[in-house]
Amino acid sequence: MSNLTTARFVNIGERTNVTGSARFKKLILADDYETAVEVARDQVDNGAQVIDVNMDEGLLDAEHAMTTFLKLIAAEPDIARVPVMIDSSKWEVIEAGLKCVSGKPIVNSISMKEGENAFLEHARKCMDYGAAVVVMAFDETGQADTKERKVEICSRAYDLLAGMGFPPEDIIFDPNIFAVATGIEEHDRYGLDFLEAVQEIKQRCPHAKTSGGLSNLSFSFRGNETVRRAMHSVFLFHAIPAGLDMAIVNAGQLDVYDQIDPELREACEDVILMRRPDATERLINLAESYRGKSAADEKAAEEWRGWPVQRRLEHALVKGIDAHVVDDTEEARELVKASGGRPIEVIEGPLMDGMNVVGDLFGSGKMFLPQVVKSARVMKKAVAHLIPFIEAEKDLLPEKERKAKGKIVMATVKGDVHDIGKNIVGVVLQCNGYDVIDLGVMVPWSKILETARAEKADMIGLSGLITPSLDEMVTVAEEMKAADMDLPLLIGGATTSKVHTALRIDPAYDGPVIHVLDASRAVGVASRLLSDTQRDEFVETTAAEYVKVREAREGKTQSVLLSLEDARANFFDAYLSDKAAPPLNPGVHAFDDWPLADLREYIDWTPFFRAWELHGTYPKILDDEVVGETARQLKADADAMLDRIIEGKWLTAKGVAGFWPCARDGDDVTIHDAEGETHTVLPFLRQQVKKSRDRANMCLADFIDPAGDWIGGFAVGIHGIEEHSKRFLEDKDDYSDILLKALADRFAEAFAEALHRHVRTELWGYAPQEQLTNEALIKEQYRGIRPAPGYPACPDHSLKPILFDLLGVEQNAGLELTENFAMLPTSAVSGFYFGHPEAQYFGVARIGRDQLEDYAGRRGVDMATAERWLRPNLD
Ligand SMILES: C[S@@+](CC[C@H](N)C(=O)[O-])C[C@H]1O[C@@H](n2cnc3c(N)ncnc32)[C@H](O)[C@@H]1O
Repeated sequence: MSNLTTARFVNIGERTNVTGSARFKKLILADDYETAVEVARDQVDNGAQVIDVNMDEGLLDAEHAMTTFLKLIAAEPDIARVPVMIDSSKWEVIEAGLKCVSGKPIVNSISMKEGENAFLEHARKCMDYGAAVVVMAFDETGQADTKERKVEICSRAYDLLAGMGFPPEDIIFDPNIFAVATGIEEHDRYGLDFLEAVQEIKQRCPHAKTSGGLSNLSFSFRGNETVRRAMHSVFLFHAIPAGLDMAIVNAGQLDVYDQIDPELREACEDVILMRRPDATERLINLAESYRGKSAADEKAAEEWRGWPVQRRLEHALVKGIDAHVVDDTEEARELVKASGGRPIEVIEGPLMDGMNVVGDLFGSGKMFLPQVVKSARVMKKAVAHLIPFIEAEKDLLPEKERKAKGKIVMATVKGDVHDIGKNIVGVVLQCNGYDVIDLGVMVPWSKILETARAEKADMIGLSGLITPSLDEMVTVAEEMKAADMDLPLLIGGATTSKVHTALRIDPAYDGPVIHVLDASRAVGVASRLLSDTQRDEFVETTAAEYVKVREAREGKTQSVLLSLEDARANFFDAYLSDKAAPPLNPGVHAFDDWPLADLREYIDWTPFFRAWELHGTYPKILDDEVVGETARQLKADADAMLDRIIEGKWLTAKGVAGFWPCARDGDDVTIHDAEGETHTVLPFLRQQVKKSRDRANMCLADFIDPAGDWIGGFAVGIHGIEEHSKRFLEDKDDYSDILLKALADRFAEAFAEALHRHVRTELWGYAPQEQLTNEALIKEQYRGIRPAPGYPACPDHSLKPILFDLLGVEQNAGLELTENFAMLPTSAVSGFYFGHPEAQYFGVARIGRDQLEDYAGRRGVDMATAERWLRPNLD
């Protein structure tokens, strides 16, 4: 275990505590006492000399749970050999527990919180049961936090107990270990105060013992096991010589003091002993580099290498470890060969078995996308190793190929370039035994249909992120119908929805059309579509659901629209004298290589986790009970890749921002040259839905002064991904490929954030004093907005070419537009800058025919084109 524990130091197991262990709590709530007893056994096996049992949970009958559990462990000789600490804040629970312990129990805890009388009464009962007591340093005024209070309360309690004849050797003082390195200055002394208090209490109270709950100490580093272990070990290293007799600690999770990374050890020591003013900051910085690494994992990692090869393969697949997979696959192949088998049997046997375990765990919500994608990487590497052997033996094989469950052709539709979601779905399907033919991005309908036919595919899957892709999907459906196809058509991607699928795509095609909400549903949908027994019912129910959606839509009373004229009369009357002063640096500014290390600081991580279908807000998600572990691992992988991207300069961030003099003219913003001549018109759309009370029908132009004002624009993009993506794919490493793409997207958004800040504080300069944390930036707590074409306030993607011309984006930032106005490279963001303090985001929502006609006129396009551009706002 550890060189920390001396012969007389006692460590108290903490895992049988529902308040401290999520796993134990789950077991007890599920009435699984059998497994819960195993938790106690593990603790004892790991060296716990006392076990602390706590059942204080609102959903539990704590008395019942305590007595049930204590009776069970009393019947297990190898657990019952260590004393039990009955831990509860409720005296009834303690008393119930005392009644069913046979050896010498320890009561955790009593205190003077409710005054001396209650304290003495409880102490007397403990004495009657022959129990030792933990006395918390807590009195009528509260918990002791300074050294003086700790010593004062413990001395007073000692004298009271001595006065009633309580054996002093049965008194254990807990002078409260509090969290250090919290960033709050008053907490800096907590470690040192505890150590000094222990020393003094031991002198003042002969024969009494001292104890403490260690896990509190490192509370600020939740989720960072390595740092927590190091802090605990360092703390004990100093506390035991100071006189600490015992501590509640996870006995299996202490490090040997001498073996802790010296840099980390010193940083922990600096914090605990308060050796330098910047100790907390230094430990926090250092801690980042240990996130997600756990010494226990490393130890477990060595163990599994000794297992038989089938089990090793399964373990590698489930854990997503690719380090040894080629060697192990080769070993399995040789084993199979020695018994006269063929290489394909390695796939059909151990590899598929392992993937089935992965599939089951994923299906039952015990594994999450990032892990599944890692498993797929392992599988692909194993299969790649076997392919040459399988091919070499081909003529020996009967006409039997790999038994795929089905074949699916997937594509991001024409005009769209986004593929993270599609790639994730592809990987998930592959690792569930489907053949996936991925046609990539910007794929025209003709190629999709041709491939499906030539490959005898079982279904087609379409993906898209921007709104024009919805129309492209309708086109694919229409063409499939024209070609008399009847393959199922799967629809997915961020802008797609069940409603759109039901209203627009389903009626365009006679075969089954299924909207797949997210990657985790893809396997279920595919397997039902290919199942002899489930297919018909599934197709019928889905079709019936879509009919219902259509009927509901028909019957729905639509929101009332104002005429365009009335909507305009109800414009947002901004307080125009508050408009931003002219920019300090008008004109166009290009940035051809914004430092990535700077952008890293601006990353908003929440959408990154969402891309991997882990839902929750960062950083809270790292401690989430269900997905926390996966999220931490994913974040550690992302951080490691960010280091490589930045050090290796894999990517280049290019961007451009500009500011132009302008004026509002109705719903247009006109941009002028130096002579005041209009050279560009930005046509915006106005809300027409009738508003309640005095709310305005907004249009972005409302934030601009008709008498003269300024507007800005920007475009940023992340270049250079292709080379690295190609390398990952050649290496069968979809996980790293998807990770890289997701990080490039993060860099693009971070760049938009960093540039906007630079604009507010310097280039435009209307908020030179602004000082906001990244959290505040993410919450958009600054003045001004940067609405993006394609988003609700300016839903028409076709504004992008106008913006791109103004900024000279192709030249200045190297970005291009597809025919449907998607930006290339994919990780890119563009938008307008409005500086007015009242400028805000809103959604244009549904507009009327009158506005459509007006807009077509303002844009100089025919109605069909305007309809295509504004389709999402017309339904
Ligand atoms: C999509 S999020 C991106 C920022 C987020 N922190 C991230 O890293 O992903 C917010 C951006 O979307 C755009 N946006 C959001 N709501 C909008 C609206 N109603 N109209 C126009 N643009 C909007 C703006 O460009 C805004 O800065």
